Amino acid sequence: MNPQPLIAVVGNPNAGKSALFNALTGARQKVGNYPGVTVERHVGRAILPSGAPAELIDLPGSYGLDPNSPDEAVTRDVLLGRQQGERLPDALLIVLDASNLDNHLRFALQLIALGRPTVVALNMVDLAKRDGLELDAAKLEAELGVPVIETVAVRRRGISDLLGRLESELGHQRAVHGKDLPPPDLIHLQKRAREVAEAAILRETPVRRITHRLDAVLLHPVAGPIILAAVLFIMFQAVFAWATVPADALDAGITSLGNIVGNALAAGVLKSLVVDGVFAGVGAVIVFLPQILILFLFILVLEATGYLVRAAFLMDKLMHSAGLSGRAFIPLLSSFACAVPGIMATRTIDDPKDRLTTILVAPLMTCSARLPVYTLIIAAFIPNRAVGPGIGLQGLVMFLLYIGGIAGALLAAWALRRSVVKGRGGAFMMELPKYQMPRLVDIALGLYQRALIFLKRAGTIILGTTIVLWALASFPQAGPGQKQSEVSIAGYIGSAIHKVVAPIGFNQDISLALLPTMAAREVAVSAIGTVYALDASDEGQLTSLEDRLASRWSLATALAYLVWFIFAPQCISTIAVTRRETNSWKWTGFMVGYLFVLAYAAAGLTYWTAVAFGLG
Ligand SMILES: Nc1nc2c(ncn2[C@@H]2O[C@H](COP(=O)(O)OP(=O)(O)OP(=O)(O)O)[C@@H](O)[C@H]2O)c(=O)[nH]1
Ligand SMILES: [Mg+2]
Repeated sequence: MNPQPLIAVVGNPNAGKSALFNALTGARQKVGNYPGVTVERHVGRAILPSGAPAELIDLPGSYGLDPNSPDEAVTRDVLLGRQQGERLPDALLIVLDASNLDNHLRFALQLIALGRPTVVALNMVDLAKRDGLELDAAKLEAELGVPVIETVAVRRRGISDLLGRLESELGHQRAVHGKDLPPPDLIHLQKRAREVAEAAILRETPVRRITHRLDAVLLHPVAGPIILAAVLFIMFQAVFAWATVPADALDAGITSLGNIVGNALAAGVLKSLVVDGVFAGVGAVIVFLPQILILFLFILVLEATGYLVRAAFLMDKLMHSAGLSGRAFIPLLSSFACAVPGIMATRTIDDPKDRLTTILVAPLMTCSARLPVYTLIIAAFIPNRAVGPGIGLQGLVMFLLYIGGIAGALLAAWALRRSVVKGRGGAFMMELPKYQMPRLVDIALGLYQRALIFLKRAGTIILGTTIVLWALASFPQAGPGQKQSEVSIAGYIGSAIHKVVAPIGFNQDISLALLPTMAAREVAVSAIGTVYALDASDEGQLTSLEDRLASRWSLATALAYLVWFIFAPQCISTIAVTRRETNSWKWTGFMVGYLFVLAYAAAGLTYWTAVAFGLG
């Protein structure tokens, strides 16, 4: 038996644990290694006021008891006495950063609930005071039910008090009951942390006060999720409501430019390429620039204000129950722009299974390439009318499609975590930043970059695919009474694909577009634009793409196609980056396979249901 009591120094990253450890142990510190884990074990000896020695162990910083990394796993295992070669600590010394109480108290509350002899060091009080924050250690002590000592580790302030309280707490078992129990989820943990902090704060700066007042509402267990849903809802309403004028103007501009260029060219193959291929195809995609920019305006503003991290916070329980880790949030969020950077961002997830699960579901987040497809089909088939005060039906459908993607990702993660990538996700591990006003320059720059990315895609991959499709769809040329979209090479390929997708309500046009759409989802729009333009030159009539869609597709087909796009992995870049990041053709094939199966089944269910309701 080791006669020296063991005291674990524990807390969030950067709370000042090591500084405090050094102050408590002086120079007598030695460093060891845990077997198998690349984490250093720091132990040292402190002399308690009675003269008896105690062994101190400096643990890696952690955000909670659910580990997200090997470091955090070591911390948890030591605290629970599960670490091999380490005995259960006799007491905990929790280190809090006084100027970051809300964030640090979440972990502290979990630790106190362990019921071990515990002393809290309220560290960095010098920095807190400098920032105009005054705390009442006695109030904090009353709220937490364990001794709280103010310290300034780097100036050795409070060190002897700390040692005294540690010695008197050693051997005191605390009963854990009632309000000491750890709250059931992150949101309630945060609420309790807020209450404790609120009680201890005597004075704070206006900025901090505003942040705390806002969080009391925005992170409220009931109001928080409702507000988040409302924010997303307004976002999609705006995508439709605000984009109409600029999108119409852009459309008119592209059409007249197309006419000018078309008139300048002699009738023939070149004219068809330019008018039917480039203008009807790529132009059909470019008109969606305003919508994309409005969507990103919202996302950028929400991010800059500090609200997006709160959204992650609110989603934590849901993500956790689906088996996704807290770290999955940022990759999944970037996947709303594009799954490619999203999948690359999963590199921050340490656990390989966590990471794989996140990669496999990332393509389900509604990327901005789907926006043109959704918008076109919604505009053609969903009446532009209000279903309530200020609530447009079109925006509502768009909102539902996004929710469908999120729900699909959560369900898929849930199923994957119980089958092929068994396991559970780690916990949330972000600090909540202060709220701030977004800087106009940053937002403008962000929008500019988004516009550039979109236009570059239109000018390269979409233009290229459209030209290839135009060629395949133009030859051989239709004779009198024949439809170009039926006799061409593309038409034949389309007919072959049609046999497979006819049961789920897809028509010849959709079938023809399915293959080129693998290059990028927006190609669905440019491909249909080109094919209709080619047909229209035969029929000699010019109507808008939306009107043509409305006259050629049934509502059931349109709905099935929308649902198809929630799931279908129609993006070569995503498939390529999945291969690179998983380093496995097997997992890449699995992802493409399960997504296509889901897409087929969901589109089919939608179609058959719609037909049953007489919408066929
Ligand atoms: N002003 C001031 N600075 C402090 C105090 N305590 C620690 N610091 C500084 O805060 C920084 C972080 O301290 P560390 O002791 O490394 O924090 P830690 O908790 O061990 O961090 P991790 O090991 O990364 O989890 C260092 O630059 C310290 O010098 C304090 O009471 N007052
Ligand atoms: Mg440290």
